[in-house]
Amino acid sequence: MKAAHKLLFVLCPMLVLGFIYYSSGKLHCYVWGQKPQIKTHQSRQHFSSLQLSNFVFDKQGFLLNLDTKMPPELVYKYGNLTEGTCKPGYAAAKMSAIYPKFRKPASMFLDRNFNRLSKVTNYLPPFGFKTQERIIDVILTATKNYGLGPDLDSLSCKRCIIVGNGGILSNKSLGSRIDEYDVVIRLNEAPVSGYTRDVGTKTTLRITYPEGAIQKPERYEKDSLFVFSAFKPLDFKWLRQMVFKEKPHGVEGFWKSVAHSVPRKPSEIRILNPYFIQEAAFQFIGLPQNNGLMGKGNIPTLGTVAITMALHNCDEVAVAGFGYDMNTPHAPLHYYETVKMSAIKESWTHNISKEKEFLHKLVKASIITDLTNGI
Ligand SMILES: CC(=O)N[C@H]1[C@H]([C@H](O)[C@H](O)CO)O[C@](OP(=O)(O)OC[C@H]2O[C@@H](n3ccc(N)nc3=O)[C@H](O)[C@@H]2O)(C(=O)O)C[C@@H]1O
Ligand SMILES: CC(=O)N[C@@H]1[C@@H](O)[C@H](O[C@@H]2O[C@H](CO)[C@H](O)[C@H](O)[C@H]2O)[C@@H](CO)O[C@H]1O
Repeated sequence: MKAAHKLLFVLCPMLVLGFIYYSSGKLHCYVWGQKPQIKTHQSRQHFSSLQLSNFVFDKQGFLLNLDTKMPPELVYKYGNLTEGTCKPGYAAAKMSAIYPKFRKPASMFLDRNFNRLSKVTNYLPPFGFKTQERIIDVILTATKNYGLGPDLDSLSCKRCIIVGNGGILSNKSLGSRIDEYDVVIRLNEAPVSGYTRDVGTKTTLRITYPEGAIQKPERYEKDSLFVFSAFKPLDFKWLRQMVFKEKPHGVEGFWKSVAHSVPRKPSEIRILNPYFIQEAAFQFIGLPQNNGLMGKGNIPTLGTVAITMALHNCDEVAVAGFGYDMNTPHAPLHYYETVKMSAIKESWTHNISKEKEFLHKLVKASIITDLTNGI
């Protein structure tokens, strides 16, 4: 009996100590939904493999393990919604879960209070609007409208799709699925007419810049917004001429021929918030800052800029027609012409592989749905 007592006397404290040791180890594990400690790749040797896979972030600030289960609060919020119901705040909530620095508020377009947008006031185009304040004010005074329009602005849950111009869209008959989205975003001169079976019929907005804009007036879709994305000061001059229906002059400074008129009323024209170019380039993709100036390989493609905008302004985000596949250099680059994929190699402004890494994170973490699986 005495021996049994002694044994218990020794065993009990050992069990208690063991329990404390075990719990303290557990407490260090990152549990979904708790604010994670930000550790970068470099400090990985300090962590066990379990911890590593759960709360280490890459250089850009994205969670390394994108397969981790949904945080419990998201499961609670969205888990019981029936398939097909629009999930309010879904894309931004998932984005914050893998990228804790993400802050949702960032308006789609510039409005008359644009000078208050602190993140863009100190950057020159394309990352901000410094030096262009006066001309922007003149343009916005004429356009008078700064949102999507009353119907879309009042929707409690918006589903957006960005239709990229990639050849991968051909022969997939996705047109009717694309048309189901509340907001259909198209880019540059990508045509609708003649391709509706694959790309749909609806265009809510078309984002472009002078060299990318549709040149034939008859090819502009009715009821769509012309959304202007500026890359250089000259672009704003061109936009002012388009808004005020003036004959364009000074067009020699463009790198390609540009449209001479945009058959849209001023009220159908918007200026894209340049914050999305800045955030995509410097924060999401990690392109070189180059002192805040446009330079070699530091411009995101327009499609990625549009996706960035949608993460801030849409509840659910889908894409189609995205993918630069360098393994098929002879495949068509676009769904509407015969230029080959290899042509993108000549681009000095974009870094296609780094950009793809970013887009892939969004797909892997189911923040965006890729209808054509090209990312
Ligand atoms: C020669 C050149 O500069 N080409 C650029 C063209 C060109 O300026 C316009 O077509 C107007 O002529 O524009 C770009 O892009 P582009 O107009 O080709 O395509 C729009 C967006 O779709 C996505 N895309 C396109 C093709 C493809 N195979 N995979 C894709 O993922 C991209 O996200 C792309 O942004 C641009 O503005 O971004 C990017 C291209 O680099
Ligand atoms: C300073 C200047 O005009 N640079 C031009 C680039 O903007 C332009 O890149 C193009 O710039 C566009 C904006 O204007 C888009 O970002 C497009 O994706 C990108 O390819 C290239 C095209 O080959 O030509 C240079 O002279």
